[in-house]
Amino acid sequence: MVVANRLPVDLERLPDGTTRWKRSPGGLVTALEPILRSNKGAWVGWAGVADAELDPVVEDGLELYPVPLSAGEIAEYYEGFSNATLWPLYHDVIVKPEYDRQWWNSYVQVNRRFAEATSNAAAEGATVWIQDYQLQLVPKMLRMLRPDLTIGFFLHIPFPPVELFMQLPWRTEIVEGLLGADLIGFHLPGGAQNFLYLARRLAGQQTSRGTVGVRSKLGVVQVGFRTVRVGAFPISIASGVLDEQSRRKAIRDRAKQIRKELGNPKHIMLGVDRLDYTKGIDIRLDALYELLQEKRIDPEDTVMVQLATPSRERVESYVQMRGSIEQTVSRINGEYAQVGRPVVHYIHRPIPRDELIAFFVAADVMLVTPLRDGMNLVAKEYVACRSDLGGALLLSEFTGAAAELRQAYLCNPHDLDNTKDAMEQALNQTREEGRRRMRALRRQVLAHDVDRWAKSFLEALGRSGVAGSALLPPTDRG
Ligand SMILES: O=P(O)(O)OC[C@H]1O[C@H](O[C@H]2O[C@H](CO)[C@@H](O)[C@H](O)[C@H]2O)[C@H](O)[C@@H](O)[C@@H]1O
Ligand SMILES: Cc1cn([C@@H]2O[C@H](COP(=O)(O)OP(=O)(O)O)[C@@H](O)[C@H]2O)c(=O)[nH]c1=O
Repeated sequence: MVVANRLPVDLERLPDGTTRWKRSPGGLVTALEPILRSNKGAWVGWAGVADAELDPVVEDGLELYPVPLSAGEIAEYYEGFSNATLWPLYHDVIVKPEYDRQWWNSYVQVNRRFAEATSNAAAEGATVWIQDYQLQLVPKMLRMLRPDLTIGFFLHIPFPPVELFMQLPWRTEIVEGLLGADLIGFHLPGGAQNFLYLARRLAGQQTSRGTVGVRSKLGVVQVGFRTVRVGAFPISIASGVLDEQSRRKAIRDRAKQIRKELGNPKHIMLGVDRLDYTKGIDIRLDALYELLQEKRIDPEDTVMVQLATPSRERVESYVQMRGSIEQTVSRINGEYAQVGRPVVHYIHRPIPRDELIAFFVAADVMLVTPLRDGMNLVAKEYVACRSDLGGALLLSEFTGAAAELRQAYLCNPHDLDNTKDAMEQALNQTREEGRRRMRALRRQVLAHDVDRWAKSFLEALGRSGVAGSALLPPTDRG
């Protein structure tokens, strides 16, 4: 059973009063939906709209258990504590986190509702996999309700270093909430190490002190008689499926048509993101603007396409960022476009899956420039779609993906000159260099797919669960 803030589908209320389900945004759903589907699992989560009291439903073969949120809870728990407190705090405080006591109360209340809904739905002895920063109190709450369950938790965003985490007024409650799980997973070893340190310092628990590996050398925290394991499990995509889809004739034809619609330029650069300030969309636009000013990019032969899904549109920092990005797009086009030939094509709405794949196939340079990102599945999706060994990936060092995709054109998005140089190199790579890099990237992405991610986490959870618990070896005690 998966428990996540969002169900894999959002309920859409249509103007004629009817409703339908549509895919919900973000990489968490991209990764988990195919796994749960093939395992015939159940999913507990919110339907994406206010005050929807829905019965459990089977949608396209998936068993869904909707958890209702009121309009006030969406404002306080989701937009407030989850996305204006925890999200910026865990993403290097790119914007200032807000600490509001009422938001915290709402976070506790909603986490309790998720724990109760899961407790009611889970079969005796079931394995429950709780997802992400919105639900960090659920492991402890659920364990108190249902000690028979094996409980895993996975964090999809970075886990911050102690210097930042200590800002949080409810830091001890969060660490203790997570320690209700049998296994706590992070994308990278660094997040796991940060957590182990905080479990010692804030919760006063004994922990292992050795270095955590990738899918190996798990850390341990001793909580009374229970042993909690802590590990790094970098998430991935259904790369084989995507590889196959991207080879289809219909997709190849659409990719050619996209090039044509863009005026058959020499270079197409592509960005695909939720419209989020962590993603560095402003940085890639600034880099493009300066390269145009310095005549290092020719507006006659280069276009950039930015596909931006609307996200968290009522959170103030998102409103501000959207305004500033749209201003920069206008400035670039105002100075460098010709009639009927913009330099930047900006689309602010969700893009259907097949269309997205065709864009990946069409793009010469994929721009992935976050200031901080837990993983970034888009980078892996681009690579999976390039069986032709064409294209180049510009990738921020501050993404989880950069730990695995070392043959990308890596850049530091905090350093505009460095980002510009990397963008220019990617645009001007030789065919041989591009093929060499893409071949190595594809080897990594195709070998480490989402099934491997889920299997490695669930196998470790199986060993750590109610039956798998053991006391810490004395040598590992803190
Ligand atoms: O549910 P929303 O508020 O609309 O946000 C969408 C999702 O965004 C985040 O995704 C993260 O998970 C990806 C998969 O592990 C990862 O690649 C990416 O780096 C993360 O940002 C968020 O963590 C999810 O909870 C949201 O559903
Ligand atoms: C813009 C856009 C994106 N997608 C898909 O969404 C996810 C995004 O995952 P990622 O890990 O890169 O980042 P976040 O989880 O959003 O923080 C990826 O699978 C994209 O293909 C989409 O389906 N449609 C869109 O318009």
